[in-house]
Amino acid sequence: MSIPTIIPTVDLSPFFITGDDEFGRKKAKESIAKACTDYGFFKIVNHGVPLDLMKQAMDLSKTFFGYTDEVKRGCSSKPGAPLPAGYNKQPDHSPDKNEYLLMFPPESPFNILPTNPPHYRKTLEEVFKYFMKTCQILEGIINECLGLPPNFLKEYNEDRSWDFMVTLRYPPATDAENNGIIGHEDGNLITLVLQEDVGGLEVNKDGEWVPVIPAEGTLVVNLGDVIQVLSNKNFKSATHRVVRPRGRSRHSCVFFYSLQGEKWVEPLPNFTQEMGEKAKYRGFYYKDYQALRMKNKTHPPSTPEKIITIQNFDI
Ligand SMILES: O=C(O)CCC(=O)C(=O)O
Ligand SMILES: [Fe+2]
Repeated sequence: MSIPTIIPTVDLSPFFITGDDEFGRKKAKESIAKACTDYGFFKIVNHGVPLDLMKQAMDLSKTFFGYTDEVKRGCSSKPGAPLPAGYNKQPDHSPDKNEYLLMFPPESPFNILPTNPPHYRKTLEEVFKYFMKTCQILEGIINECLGLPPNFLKEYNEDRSWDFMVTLRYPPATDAENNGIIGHEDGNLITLVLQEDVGGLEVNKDGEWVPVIPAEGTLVVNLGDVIQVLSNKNFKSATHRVVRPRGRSRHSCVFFYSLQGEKWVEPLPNFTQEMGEKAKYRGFYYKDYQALRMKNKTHPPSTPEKIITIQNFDI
C-alpha cells in the first residue's frame, strides 16, 4: 500500500508582517513552488483572514441552507439573468449533488444576497474582501515562484470585478452514491477553499485520490487552468473532487480569483521561446473558455470524454 501523500501547509505570516523576514518568505516560496509543481494544491495558515470571521461565515451558511427551498429560492436570479448570482441547486441531471449561493464582489449589481440570517450578507462581504486580499498576496508569491517580472500577474490580472465566491452545502451521502463534485480542474487562476471539519475534498496525485484533511484555521489553495496555461504546464491546475461524507451535510466556502473575460490566455514566452520549449496550449480569450465550461453545467455532454477541459486546447 502506498503511503498517503501529505498536502503541504505553508505559513504566510512572513508576508503580512512589515519587518524583513526574508528567511521566512524564502521558505514559504520554496514550499509553494514545490506544491504548485507537484500538485497545484497546498494549505495555508496565518493567511490574514480572521478565524472568527471564517467560523461565523460557516455557521451562518449552515443556518441559511437549513431554510426551506421556498425561502432559499427567494434569493435565486430570474431565468435569463446575465450572471448566475444567488441561490441555486445543481439540476437533477447533474452528477454533482450540492446547493450553493454565488456572489460577485460586494459592490456588484448582480448580487442577490439573503437578508436572513441577520449579518449573513455582511459576513460574506467581509470574507470576500479578505479572501481577495489573500489571493493577491498568493498571486505575488506565485509570480515570484514562476520567475516572472515583478508584478507581471498583478498587471495582467488587475480587474477584480470577475472574482466570485460560492458557499455550498452538500447533502449526506446515500447508500447509492456519494458524489459532491466530480473530478475537475478549476478554470480560473487561484481558488481558496474553506471546508468544515467533516472533510471530503480530495486531490488527484499521480492517479490517486488524496484526501485534503481539514485543519482548523486553515485554507486550501488550488491553482486553476489559467496559471497552468500561462506557465506552459510548469505549475499544475489541480484535479480535485468532493466526496460527500455519510451521516451529515458538508459545508464549504470557495473563492475563485478570476480573470477578466477579454484577456487573452496563452503560454508566456518565459516558458516557451525563452526555455526552448514548444507551447503546450493554443491561446484563447478567457470568456470563450468560460462559456464552453458553462455549457458543461447547463448541457452536460452524454459522455465524460466530451466535457470541455483545458485539454481541449492542448497542442
Ligand atoms: O466544496 C469544496 O470543497 C470544493 C468545491 C470545488 O472544487 C469547486 O466548486 O470548484
Ligand atoms: Fe473546484
